[in-house]
Amino acid sequence: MTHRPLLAKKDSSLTAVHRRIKSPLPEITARKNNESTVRVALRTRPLNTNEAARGDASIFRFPSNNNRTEMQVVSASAGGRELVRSFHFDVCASAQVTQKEFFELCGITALLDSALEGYLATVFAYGQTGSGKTYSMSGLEEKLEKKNLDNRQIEETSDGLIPRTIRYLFKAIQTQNTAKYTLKASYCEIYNEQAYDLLNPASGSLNIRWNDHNGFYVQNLLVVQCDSIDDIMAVVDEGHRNRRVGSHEMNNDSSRSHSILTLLLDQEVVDPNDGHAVMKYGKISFVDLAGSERLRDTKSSNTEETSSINKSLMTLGKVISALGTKSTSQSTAFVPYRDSKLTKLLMDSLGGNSLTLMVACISPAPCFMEDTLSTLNYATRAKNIQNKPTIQTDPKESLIAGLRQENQLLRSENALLKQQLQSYGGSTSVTNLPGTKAPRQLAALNSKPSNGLPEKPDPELVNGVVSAYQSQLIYLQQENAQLHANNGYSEHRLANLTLENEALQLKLESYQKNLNVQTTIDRLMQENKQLKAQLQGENDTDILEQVRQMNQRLEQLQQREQELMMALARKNRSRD
Ligand SMILES: Nc1ncnc2c1ncn2[C@@H]1O[C@H](COP(=O)(O)OP(=O)(O)OP(=O)(O)O)[C@@H](O)[C@H]1O
Repeated sequence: MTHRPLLAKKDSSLTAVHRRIKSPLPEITARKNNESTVRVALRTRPLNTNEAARGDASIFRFPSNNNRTEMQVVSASAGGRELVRSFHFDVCASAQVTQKEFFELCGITALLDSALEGYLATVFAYGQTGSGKTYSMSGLEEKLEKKNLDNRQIEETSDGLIPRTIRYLFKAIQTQNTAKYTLKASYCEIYNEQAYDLLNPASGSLNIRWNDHNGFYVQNLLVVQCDSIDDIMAVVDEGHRNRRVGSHEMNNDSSRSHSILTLLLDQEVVDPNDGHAVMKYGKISFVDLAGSERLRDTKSSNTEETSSINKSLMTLGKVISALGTKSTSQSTAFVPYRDSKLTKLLMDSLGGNSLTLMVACISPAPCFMEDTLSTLNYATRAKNIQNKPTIQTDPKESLIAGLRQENQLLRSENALLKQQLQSYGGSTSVTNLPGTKAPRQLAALNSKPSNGLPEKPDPELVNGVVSAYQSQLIYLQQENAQLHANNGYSEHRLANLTLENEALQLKLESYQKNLNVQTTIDRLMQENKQLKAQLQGENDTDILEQVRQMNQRLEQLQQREQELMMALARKNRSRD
């Protein structure tokens, strides 16, 4: 018989709690590996009527791979031979891909799900003028042109990523019941290196400011709360109408500014265990860039406008190049975010803490080969850019959530230690913790959703809650230390008892061995006795038999003697 010491059965769930306490607070601040590269979805438009009329043929080929991740640019060399360059992106959508299919293919729904969880997300459309950026992002021009069709039909065919996103978000918000969302929107544009509010054009040019919590932001931007799909669609239509557009040789409705539509998803999640509310601030931005253009091609009369568009796009190109090189070579290249307002506002989206999707738009006509290759090269660099997405919470709230989580873990660990102590038969009472109050449930910090930037809760209330949690934490840590000490003493006693137990066990085993020998002797003696008795029994039978045989023999002899005597008598009588 072998004996397994009790100490080997130590509670594994306790070790798990320990491990969790020592790790940072992953749920609250960041994703598992905390890194995500910019996702690139390439999209090409069909040849337009002018291009088709002059007999242009598309320069793109899409090898029929099921994943739609490769595309080729084909050009004819001087010798009449084809030159083919292949490009690979997360998605390569040909001109046949519909608006609905593009929404499903490009990966935007994963970004939206993350924004609903409290992450920052950005979708930006990049490409030369007339390549299909606004069509992909909103599709609103098409919608306006198709007023004679019924609404459902227009939505199906024309709606770009923005209206589909709005429907997706509302559906997701309505079908869940774990969080309370407030959706708000702002819409601004950067025109000639100045920021303007598209929902409040009268406010004039706005400043771009920076603070620790929000990074770069447009000051005094109007933020509108939207309670329904219609509300938010109205906001988008209004902003879209106020955008600066112009007509030039290459696009009748050319965007002359970079526009940024931001949807803010304030989320209040209540912890079912303790009823505490935590705020998360998800955000998704749609950036529709003005197209790069050459004055010679567009024949635009506004040279200041064109050169300002090109200047900011050039800075964006430099930022993408620097970040793309940085992540492949691990160098510390300087990233010129501050060189333009556009790149300041895109700082989070490129190399920052946002999840980002780049929609790279290209035109199929051979005359745009140079611009197309330039877009494809920037898109190739952009897909190397590494971002570090993080869930957006108020720093004080994160601190409180962290303290709460640690309190919770200490409580569970203490409960487990007490349970273990009870099973050892030790004392679970912890007394005389100096200078701290026993833990009690704290009221939730009431920070109501705000307009735009997270509203600051009353600092005194926040400080009060933080210090209450901190004193709870100190109490629980002291209780934990004492329970660990009690537990250590119990374990020590248990170890001694185990040794004693083992010694007794050995004694018992040797005693049992002796006992076994005695039993064998007893059994043998018993057998011996039985055998003797048996032997005795067998002898008696023998003698009896012999006696019986002898008696028989005796009887026979007596009978013979009698016969002889009678024969003798008869003989005597006859002689007489
Ligand atoms: N995938 C597509 N399918 C059908 N038509 C398209 C597609 N992409 C773009 N178009 C059409 O091409 C034209 C130019 O598109 P759009 O205005 O979106 O270009 P843009 O890149 O936004 O240009 P700009 O930079 O000058 O604003 C529009 O008439 C649009 O309807």
